[in-house]
This record gives sequence, structure tokens and C-alpha cells, in this order.
Amino acid sequence: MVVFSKLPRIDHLSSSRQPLLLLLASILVFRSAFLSSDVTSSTTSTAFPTHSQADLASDARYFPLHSRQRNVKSKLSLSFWQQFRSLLRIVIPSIRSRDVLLLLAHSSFLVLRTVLSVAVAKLDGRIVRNLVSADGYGFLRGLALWFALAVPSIYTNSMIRYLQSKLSLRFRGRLTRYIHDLYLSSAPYLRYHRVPLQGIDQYITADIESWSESVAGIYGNLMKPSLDLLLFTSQLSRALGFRGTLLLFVNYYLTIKILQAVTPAFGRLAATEARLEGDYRAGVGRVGRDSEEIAFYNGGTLERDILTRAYLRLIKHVNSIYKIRIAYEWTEDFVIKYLWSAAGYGLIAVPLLITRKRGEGKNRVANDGVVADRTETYISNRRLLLSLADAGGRLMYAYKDLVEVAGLTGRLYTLLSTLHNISALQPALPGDGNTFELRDVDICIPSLIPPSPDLSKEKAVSPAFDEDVEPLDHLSGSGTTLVRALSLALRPSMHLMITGSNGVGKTSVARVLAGLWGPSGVGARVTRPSSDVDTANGRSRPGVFVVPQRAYMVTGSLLEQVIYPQTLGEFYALHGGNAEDGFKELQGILEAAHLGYLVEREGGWGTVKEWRDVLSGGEKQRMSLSRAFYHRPKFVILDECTSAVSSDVEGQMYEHAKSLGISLITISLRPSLMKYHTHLLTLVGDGTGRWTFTPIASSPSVTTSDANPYADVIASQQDTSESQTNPGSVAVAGDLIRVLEEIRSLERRLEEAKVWDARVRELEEALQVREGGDASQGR
Ligand SMILES: Nc1ncnc2c1ncn2[C@@H]1O[C@H](COP(=O)(O)OP(=O)(O)OP(=O)(O)O)[C@@H](O)[C@H]1O
Repeated sequence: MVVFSKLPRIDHLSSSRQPLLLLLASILVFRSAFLSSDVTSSTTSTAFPTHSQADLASDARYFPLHSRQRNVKSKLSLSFWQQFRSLLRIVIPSIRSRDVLLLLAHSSFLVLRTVLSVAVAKLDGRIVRNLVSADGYGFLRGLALWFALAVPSIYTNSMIRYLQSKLSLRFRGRLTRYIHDLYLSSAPYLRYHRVPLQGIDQYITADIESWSESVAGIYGNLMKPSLDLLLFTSQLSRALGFRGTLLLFVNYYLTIKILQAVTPAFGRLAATEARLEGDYRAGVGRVGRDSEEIAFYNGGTLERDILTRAYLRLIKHVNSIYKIRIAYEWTEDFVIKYLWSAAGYGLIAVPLLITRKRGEGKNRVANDGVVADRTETYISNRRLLLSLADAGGRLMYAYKDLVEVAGLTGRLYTLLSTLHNISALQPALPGDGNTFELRDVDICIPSLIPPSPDLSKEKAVSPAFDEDVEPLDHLSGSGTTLVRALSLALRPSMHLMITGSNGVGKTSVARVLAGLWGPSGVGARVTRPSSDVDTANGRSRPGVFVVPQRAYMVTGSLLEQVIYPQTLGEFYALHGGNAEDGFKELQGILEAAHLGYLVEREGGWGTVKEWRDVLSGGEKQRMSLSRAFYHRPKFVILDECTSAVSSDVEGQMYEHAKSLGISLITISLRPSLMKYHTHLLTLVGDGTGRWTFTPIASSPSVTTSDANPYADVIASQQDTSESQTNPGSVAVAGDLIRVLEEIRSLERRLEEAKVWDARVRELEEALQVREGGDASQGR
């Protein structure tokens, strides 16, 4: 009786209903205000602000490399919480952000659901009490209240689900935006080009999505059961007294200890699963991308084996997770469903049995009231205990989810810390804005070196780390040296041809010239031409533009292929309301690239196709060159980009580029291209890094001093640097030039031979005609 007298009587429910109704009403008002603003701002809510390079640079301090997860086996280690906090800073950037509002709304509904659960438990007891004491009116009133409570309960549940999905979407949106801004960074970082992680698409797509969903889910899964536990325990403790409450806490403690002992390293398992998923996804992507080449080789069977192996590795791992989970789930089910319920029965039964013994011998009328009270208390307590068991179960599931989130957090942190710790490439010197100059530059293959000794130490102590994360390198260190102490200066109207055998480092020189690789060497200096605004047409003119070996076709319309990397918005802004002029200019550019037929054939500038597959190899190369014609850079680097173009068209395009005032830097092995250049850089390729830089004196393409405003510059360059070399390479360069000259003279003779051949045929025909005439006269 002592126990029951401590319980709040159900009759007092009506007085406690007031705050409940108040809470409900305020949440409804808050929610309607929230949703209406949601509808009006639906377009902006998904567009998150761009992060500037300065913001990103200052964020780097939150992503140091040394706080990467040391040992995933320790489940929720300190480093996990540090990493998690760094990621939270991105998804909830400020206390005044909309996400905090969403979290508040979500939390309010979670609190409301718990309050409603307690009310339902009490009402349950009250209905049964009315039944036992045969109070028909009370029973009907209870039933009416039951339905009244159902409405907010159902509404609350659906709002919790809605707000959770919304939170997850916003987390994903913010993280994606942040990583896009960081990953697709322009020079001097070029992180998308220099990041040393494999399977980056898996990190940016699937990992971000899983992390956002799990984190939004975990908030509800942790908060609701924790609230339930608090509230139900406080309600029950009134009924169970000190000893009962103590036993309840002993029960909690034992549960946590047992489950901790049997919980596997879900974090590491989840991280490995994501990595294997990424390997498989990359394999499928590769086959789709290079399907034609694979089909030419008939390599389907081999590719199938490679994909199957990747898939089996993934499935084997997923299967092992399922097996590991069996033992855990057995224990979890037993503890939560059976141990907790049994403990609950015990806790209720003890006081009941004790009071029964004490109450024996009292009169029958009094006993009727006691039985009704006892039934009500039993029903309420039993419901609370069942809800408690349920809350405990959900808390344990949430713990498991949290450990899995630790794995995903580790992967995302690895991505972010790697991106943040890619150092900026050494900026080029400004110079006069029109000159390309290299001084004592070593061209080195960037080596796979860890950026700090700390990291290598860390990797050594962390087996989980080794397993899941590829070695971290920075594309700025110095590895094998391809070219030593390269020095050259290029001014406008100087046209350079770079030649040398395969793999000698020609493209690598272009990488340094374009700023993709940093220069190495003591006192190395690079001066690059800068972008200018063309005074003639007010358009920006890039200092350098590269047409790479492999033609790249962007996703989008035919127009976007030509103007790449300019955006459609920039194109239309440039031409104001008169885009027709722009299209006319572009048509002229396509004509110059011998692609004039394309617009009509493909159905207009707006046609969107998979251009990579639609255009032939030669067409793709000509399209790439047309981009250079469109942007009219001061210098264009042409890296074997006309190998699939016929030599007559190739020559016309080279001449066209020069007529636009573009200086050529051509990487090629074709001697026929020499005539379009004024200088030759030869990479010797004997492993010593030697080179020669020589004027091509007899170049027929060098314009006369009348037409060429820079002729004096060229002349002075030819005078002063007849042949810039590093020691010992003069002979090799001389040989090469002699060979090239000989080829050119043979080509000239071949042309002459064709003329003589035609003349001989002409004379033979004339002779035949004369002989025929003589013969007829003789007859
Ligand atoms: N990122 C890299 N990592 C490792 N090695 C590289 C890397 N880039 C280039 N190399 C190596 O550096 C050497 C020079 O490469 P590069 O592409 O500059 O040659 P190339 O002279 O342009 O050859 P080709 O005429 O065949 O196009 C090659 O042996 C190549 O394998």
C-alpha cells in the first residue's frame, strides 16, 4: 500500500492534461510556421552558400591529419568524437542556422511523443480500473480520451519521420556542397587532380548519403529512448521505491556491460564495406566508360572476371558481417526482450505479493477498492516497463548504429583531411604578363611521400588504418627527375616544338608549364603569361590554354563543347541580348577546325548528346582545337592533340591558330610540324635529364620583319641563344636537327619528283600521239 500511495492517482490526470495540451498547441503553431516558411523558401533551402577558398583554408585547422582514427576497434574512441565534431561544424555551421530550428522542431516532437506515451500508459490503467470496478460511465470516458490521444500520437509519429528525413537531406546537402567546393578547387590547389585517394566517387556519393541518414536517424534514436528512459524511470521510481529503483539501475548497468562485451567492431566493418562497394562501383564505371575499347579487344570475359571478383570480395565481407551480427543479435534480443521483461515482472510482483500478505483478513468492501487500485497500478506499471524495455532496445540499436557511424565518420574525415592537407602549388612569378620563362627548373615525377613523419608513425600503429586507407601522397614532392635545370624563355610569336622519344617527359614539361606540377630544383623559377582582357572585344584572354592528348568532351550541348570551360551563363552574358553574333562567330570557328557541318548534322547548338561517343577520334581532336580558337590564349600547349587529324587539315589549323596571334607550344614526334615553329626543345632521353633549346633558323613559317612585330625579339633571341643547352647535349641536338633537315629536304625532293613524274607522263602521251599520226600518214 505504501508503494501505491506514492503513485499519482489517475484522477489527477485531468490537472496534468493542461501542460500537455499547451505543449501540443505550441508545437502545432511552431510546426505550421516552420512548414509555411519551408514552402516559400523551398528553392533556397536546397541551395547552400558557396565556401570561398579563404574560408576553406581557415577550416583546415579542424581537419589535421594526426587526428585520424587511430584504432577503429576501440569503437567510440576520443578521436571519433573529434572527427565527428569537425563534420558537425560543416552540417550545422551556426546556432542560428535553419538546421538548428529543424533540430528543435524534431526534439519537440520527440519530447511530445514521450509525454504522450506516459499519458497512454496511465489512461490504459484507468480504463482497466473502471472495468474492474464496473464503472460504465468512467469506462466510456476513458475510451473517448483514448481516441482523443490517438490523433496527436499519429501526427507526432509522422512529423518525427518527416523531420528526420528533412534533417538528413540538409546534412547531405551541406556536406556535398562543402566537399564540391573543396574538391573542385582551382589553382594553386587543384585538389581534384592531386588527391591521392582511390574511389573518390564512393566517398562523395554513397558515403555522404549513408552518413547523413545515419546521423539524422541516430539523433532521434538516441534522444527519444534516452528521454523515455528518464521519464519512465522517474515515473516508475515513485511506484518501486528506493530499492526497486536501485535494482532498475543495476539492470541497466548489467545490460550495457553485456552488450559492450559482445558488440563487434561495426565501425571498421562499415568502413571496409564502403571501400569494397567503391571498388566494385569504380569497376562498373570503367567498363561503361571504355566499352568501345574493351569491345574492340573482345575483353568482355576478362572484364566480367574482374567485376565478379570485386563483387565477390564485397559479398564475402557483407556475409561475414551478417554472421558476426548473429551472436550479437541473439544476446541483444535475449537481454532486451526477456531479461528486461523478467526483471520488470519481478519488480512489480514483489511489492504486490508483499501487500497481499499484509492485507489478508481485512473486510471485503475495502478489498474491492484495493483490487481496483492494484489493477490500475499494475496495468500502468506494466505498460511503463514494457515501454522501458522498448526504449532500452532502441538505445542499444542506436549504440550499434553509432558504432557504424564511427566507421563512416572515419572515411569522410579521411577524405576531408586529405583534401584540406594538399598543399598549394608554388605560384608562378608575374613577369611582364606575356612571357613564358623557366629558369633552372627540374621536372620531377611527384613521389608518393607521406607529408609528415607523424602520419607515417600513425599508420604504423594502426592496423585498421592500413587496411582501409590508401597511402597519402602529395603531388608536389620530388621523385624521379625527367629533365634537369630547364631554362628557356618564350615571348609572343615564338612558337616552340617539344620533341623527344616516348616517355622522356614531354607532357611532364607541359604539366609544369601549365601549373599542374610544381617546379623542383634549387632556385627554380617559373614565369607564366597572365590572363588579360582583350581590348578589341572586351573578352578575357587566358595566358595559357592546354589542348591535352586525350580529347575531353563535357556533359552538355554542342555549344558547351566549343566554349568549354566557359559556362553557358558567361557566354550569354558576354553577348548580351545578341547571342546570334556569338553563334556566327562559333560557326566560323568550327569552319576553321573543319567541323562546320556539325551544327546542322546534330540539329543545332542546343543538342545534348554523349559527345564522347558521338564524335570520331579526329572530330574530337578538332573540337578540342576549336576551343583554343574560341578562347584565343596568348600561348596554347598542344600535346599531341592532332595525331588523328590528316596532315593537310593539321597544317591549316596550325596556321589559323598563329593568325589569331596565339603562340604555339607543340608536343609532337611529327617532323612535318617543325615548319610551323620557330624553336625546338629536344629532350635527350638518355636518363641524364639533358635537353637542348634551339632556334629553327630555316623555318619557312617565321614571318618577315614587316609583318611580325616581334621579329626583332626573335632575332635577338636567335642571336643571343643560338642554342641553349645543358652541358654535353649539343651534339645530340645537332644530330636531331640534321636528321629533321634531311627529312624535310627529302620531302621537298619527293614533291619535285611528283612534278617530274607528271612531266614525263605528259611527254610520253605527246610522243604516243605523234607516233600515231606518223603511222597513219605512212599507210
Ligand atoms: N603521375 C605519375 N606518376 C608516376 N609516373 C609518372 C607520372 N606521370 C608521368 N610519369 C612517368 O614519367 C615519364 C614521362 O611521362 P610523360 O607523359 O611526360 O612522357 P611523354 O614524353 O609525354 O611520353 P609520350 O610521348 O609517350 O606521350 C613516363 O615514364 C611516365 O610513366
